[in-house]
Amino acid sequence: MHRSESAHPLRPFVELTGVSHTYATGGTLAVDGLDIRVNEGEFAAVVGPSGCGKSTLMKLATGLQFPQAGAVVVDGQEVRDPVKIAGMAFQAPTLLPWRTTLENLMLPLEIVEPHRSRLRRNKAEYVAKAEALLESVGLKGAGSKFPWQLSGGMQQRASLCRALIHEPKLLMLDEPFGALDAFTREELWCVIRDLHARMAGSLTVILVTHDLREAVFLADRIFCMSSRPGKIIAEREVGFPRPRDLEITYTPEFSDIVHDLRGRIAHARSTA
Ligand SMILES: Nc1ncnc2c1ncn2[C@@H]1O[C@H](COP(=O)(O)OP(=O)(O)OP(=O)(O)O)[C@@H](O)[C@H]1O
Repeated sequence: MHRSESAHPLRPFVELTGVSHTYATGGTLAVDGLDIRVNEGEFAAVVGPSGCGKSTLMKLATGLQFPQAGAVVVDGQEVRDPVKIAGMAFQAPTLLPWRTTLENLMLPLEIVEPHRSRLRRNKAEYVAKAEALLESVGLKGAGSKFPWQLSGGMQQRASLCRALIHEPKLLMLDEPFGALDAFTREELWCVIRDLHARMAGSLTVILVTHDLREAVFLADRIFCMSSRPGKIIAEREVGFPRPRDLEITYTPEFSDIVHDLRGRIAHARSTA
C-alpha cells in the first residue's frame, strides 16, 4: 500500500518553521525563512543547487547547529541538543580504521542510552543484532574485517548499518552514495529502499542528494531548495507505488519528474 493511502493519519515528524541560520565563522547566511515538514515514516529527499544549505538543514534538524530565528521540532520536541533518535550517514563512510566492521557498528551503542547501560550485560544479543544487520545489506561475515579491507560500497553499507544499529526513528543521509560508481549506487538504493520498507512506517528518512534519479526512485516527497540562502521553493510528491523496482527509472513518468526537478534547480541557479 502506498503511504498516502495508509489508514493512519500523517503525523509531522521533522518540522522547521521560518528557520534562519548564519554561521559564526565567516558570517555566511546559509538558510533563511526555511520551512519544511516531513511526516512520520516518510522518505523525503532534499535537492538543490550546490552550496544552497542542504547540509545546514540536516545539521539544524539533528541539533548539531541551532538557528538564530525560527523553530526546529523533531518528534514533537523542540530541538535543543543533538537529536539522539537520529542515525546519520555521510558521503565519506567515516569508519574508524583501527576497529573491525562489527566494532564500528557497535560504536553508537557505546554512546546512546538505553543501549549504553545495557551493552555490557547484553553483548551477545547486540552482536547478533549487528550481524543480522550486516547480513541484511549483503555483508554476511564481514564483521571481523577492518574497514580498509572492504570496498567503498561495502564501507558505505557498513556505515548504513552503523546509522541504524540503535534503532533510530530518524535516518539522515547526506549524499551517502555520492562517491560510488553508478552500479554500486543503484545497488545501495535498493538496500536503503528495503531497510526503509522493513521498518514499516516507523523510520522517517531525509536524504540530501545531488542525484535527481536517486531522489525520485527513493522518496515519497521531494523538496527543492533555492540558491543560498536556502529555502524550499518547491515540494513534489512521488506517487509511484511501493515496492519500487529499478525498472521504473526507465519509464517516461520517471523521466518527467527528473526533468521537472532539473528545470527547477537550473532556474534556482540562474536567479541566484
Ligand atoms: N561549519 C561551517 N562554518 C561556516 N560556514 C559554513 C559551515 N558549513 C557550511 N558553511 C557555509 O554555509 C553555506 C551552505 O553550506 P551547506 O554545506 O549547507 O550547503 P550544501 O547545499 O550542503 O552544499 P553542497 O551541495 O555543495 O554539498 C556554504 O556557503 C558554506 O560555505
